[in-house]
Amino acid sequence: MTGLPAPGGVAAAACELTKVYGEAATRVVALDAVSVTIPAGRFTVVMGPSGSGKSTLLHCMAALERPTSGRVLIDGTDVWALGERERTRLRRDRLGFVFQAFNLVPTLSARENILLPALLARRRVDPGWLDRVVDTVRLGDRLEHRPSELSGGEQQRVAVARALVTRPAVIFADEPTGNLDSRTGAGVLALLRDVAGQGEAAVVMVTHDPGAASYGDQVVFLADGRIRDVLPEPTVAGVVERLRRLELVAARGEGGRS
Ligand SMILES: Nc1ncnc2c1ncn2[C@@H]1O[C@H](COP(=O)(O)OP(=O)(O)OP(=O)(O)O)[C@@H](O)[C@H]1O
Repeated sequence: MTGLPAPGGVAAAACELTKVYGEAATRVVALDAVSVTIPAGRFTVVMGPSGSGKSTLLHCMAALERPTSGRVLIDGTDVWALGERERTRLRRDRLGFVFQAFNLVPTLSARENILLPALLARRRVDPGWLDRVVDTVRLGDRLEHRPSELSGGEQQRVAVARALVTRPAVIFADEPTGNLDSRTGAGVLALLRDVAGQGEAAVVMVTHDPGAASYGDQVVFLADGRIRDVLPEPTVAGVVERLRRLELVAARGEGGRS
């Protein structure tokens, strides 16, 4: 199993996770027996060349996409062995998501969108925490606007706030700062790091940006659907150097993927 030691416990784990798309000539092994632990209270970053399987790993671990084989454990529960209804409940109660498609409800205000998961889970939201989240993503004066009245970056900030507000056990984020200006992006990354650092939640984030990756406690590097490296306490320079090596491996076709 790859990853940091988990003195605070393991929030999530992938065990021999394999995902195959297509058949025969179109067959792609997006994940090839990936095993990784996501420690509670830590910020884990997933990086790798385009097509290396980052989003597929995130979607399988977040109980959104069924793997071809292997297991995903969230808080020790085998999520793909659950029935659909229990899996939906687990997603709602234990997981937070920030994806590129924000999936905001168009008829609700920003505030209502942020509070919707808590409402669905019948969870009380601590007003102090809500204020802090809204403040960090700088949405204070936009809370009564509907998504169509917000810019792309503002919609993304609503999606980030929505993922954090219920204090989920694991937050999955796919390029959460992709559309943000650098100041807001840094605020969001610092908030994710704080959420993990308080030992409350594990954060798993996919990014292409070495600067964003440097906020993490560990970076897991994928190439050709396999984990190639894990870098604890990443620096920008350390991440850039490893990515360069991985791009070379991918370009030479040494992944052995069929
Ligand atoms: N629904 C799908 N059907 C067929 N192939 C897919 C599907 N989704 C992903 N793939 C393939 O699986 C591989 C891994 O894709 P994935 O999106 O996980 O990579 P990624 O590392 O997130 O890439 P990027 O950085 O470009 O977003 C790629 O070869 C991709 O073309």
